[in-house]
Amino acid sequence: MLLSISGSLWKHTKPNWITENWNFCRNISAFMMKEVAREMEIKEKEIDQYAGSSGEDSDDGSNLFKAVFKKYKKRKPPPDVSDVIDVKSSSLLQSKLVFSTDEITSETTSLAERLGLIAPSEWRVYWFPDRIGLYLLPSLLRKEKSTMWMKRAFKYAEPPNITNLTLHGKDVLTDPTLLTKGLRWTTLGVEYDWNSKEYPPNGRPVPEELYQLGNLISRSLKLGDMKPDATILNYYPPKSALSPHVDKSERSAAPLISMSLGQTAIYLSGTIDLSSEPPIPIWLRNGDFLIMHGDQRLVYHAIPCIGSIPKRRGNRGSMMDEDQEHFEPPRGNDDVDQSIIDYLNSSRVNFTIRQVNPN
Ligand SMILES: O=C(O)CCC(=O)C(=O)O
Ligand SMILES: [Fe+2]
Repeated sequence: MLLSISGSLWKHTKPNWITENWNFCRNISAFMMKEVAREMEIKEKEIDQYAGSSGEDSDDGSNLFKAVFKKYKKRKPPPDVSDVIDVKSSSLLQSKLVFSTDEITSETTSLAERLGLIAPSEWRVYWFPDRIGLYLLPSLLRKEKSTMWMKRAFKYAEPPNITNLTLHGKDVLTDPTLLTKGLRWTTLGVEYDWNSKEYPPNGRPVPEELYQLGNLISRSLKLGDMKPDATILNYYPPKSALSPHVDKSERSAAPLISMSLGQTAIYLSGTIDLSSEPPIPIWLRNGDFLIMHGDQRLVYHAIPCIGSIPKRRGNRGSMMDEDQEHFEPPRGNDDVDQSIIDYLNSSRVNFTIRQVNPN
């Protein structure tokens, strides 16, 4: 009571200079807060190019995808990950060998070898209930070949290729520290435009090894003679994520072939909208290949977290220390920079090989 009387007295009697200065300070602080918010928005976009792009900001409780995304993104306390599907140990999934013995040609064997893949006779494909067109081929890449592909992942980020740094006039050749600090994506071939969310009519050819990799996997799974003409590399430093999105800008019906390198991630596989059902969480590990084909090309998906999830007392489902992927320099004369090993031991890279234009 006393406070409100003195408050209203003050309102009517305070001198003009206080009001003017007060307004000035308020305007300055509003301006500064706007600037900080804008900076944060730029940073957020840099952390995650899909942030805020797919309605995941709506907070009316209907966004089931967002709730699951938030659950796994959280670190304190760490999430219970006992529901995350591990294809190799799940009893829910069906699987089969990709090739029967008589289907394996010497050409396939030598191509697989050159690309660093395990012997075709060991390729196993898993599929998911209610996800027709989603395939996972675990540990297809030989672990000792991870450094070879990681080297390429950094090489592809060099000019003239476009990365998230290009827009800021920066590149990884002039400043190699950006490889581990600011690099978030590289586009190759027909280069995706994140602003218009479109691909231009054409581009330079993709590197031969990516073409061969995409084509080999697609043919092996009998998904067609894919002619890859684009690749997006996503680089995930520790604590990074990729928000829910769909990849629907490609103009062909070819599958999307994704290869994971480095630290383990949780992959959320959703449906064509964000609200009808929660997404399925799946572990994606170093050397795993995930293929999206047919209707699965058009579903929401996301990476809420990478790396090991700290142990939580009483949470048997949590990733334990031994689940963290560990990499060593390859033996022999393969010259590998320590920064490559360090990156694999702390971060993740994902390649999605795509075909934008129809054959
Ligand atoms: O990192 C991943 O596994 C997914 C990447 C992805 O969804 C994309 O590049 O569109
Ligand atoms: Fe995607």
